[in-house]
Amino acid sequence: MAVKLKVCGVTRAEDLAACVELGVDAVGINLWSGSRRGLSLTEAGALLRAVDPPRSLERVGVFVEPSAEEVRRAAETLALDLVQIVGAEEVTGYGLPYLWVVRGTPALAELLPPTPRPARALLDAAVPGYGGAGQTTDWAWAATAVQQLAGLEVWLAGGITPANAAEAIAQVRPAGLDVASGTELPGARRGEKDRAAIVALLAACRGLPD
Ligand SMILES: O=C(O)c1ccccc1NCC(=O)[C@H](O)[C@H](O)COP(=O)(O)O
Repeated sequence: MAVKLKVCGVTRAEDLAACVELGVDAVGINLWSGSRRGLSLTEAGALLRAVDPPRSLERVGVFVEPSAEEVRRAAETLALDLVQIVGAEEVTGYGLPYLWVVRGTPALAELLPPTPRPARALLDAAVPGYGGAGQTTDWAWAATAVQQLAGLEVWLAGGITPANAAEAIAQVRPAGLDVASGTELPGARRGEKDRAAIVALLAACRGLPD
């Protein structure tokens, strides 16, 4: 089964256009000013208008400790499909379809989807700065979590690169991979993406040789 790919923290029109052209499944638009991939709402709107991606490319808004108003305004302005909220007590999307972020490796006995039910779960590493640090989570734990959360679409994030994506898929069996650092060349200052890395990640997701 094909595994989906989300390219997280797209900041440039050429990178968003490449995601469309290559058949990436989802993009993350980071709206947190504390991230080097962060865009203001105005910048994010301009990016989407410049490319006008088809609705088949899922738009995920990434937020850190946002207010309800901030989330609702961004969802409306950017026509987001899903919201991804990190670092807040309220992570359930303020009434919008949301992606439930599980950071680190909480006790599996306590790993229960919140209410209202999320559109999907994202297993990510617990890192300072909330995400996007290129650090892997515990894949053995994640494999068990995927089985335990059967019935919910579970994606894997954290330190996935073209070099380890196939192994991550084989070990964890996620529905999708969510990648920020691994879509960039070392030294990318503002989330600039590397087309070759996206091609290689897609090949791993689709089970093709690179
Ligand atoms: O990417 C960021 O800078 C970021 C900052 C704050 C919160 C979330 C962030 N990214 C969210 C993602 O979904 C990333 O894809 C995920 O954390 C994995 O990142 P990476 O390990 O760099 O691939």
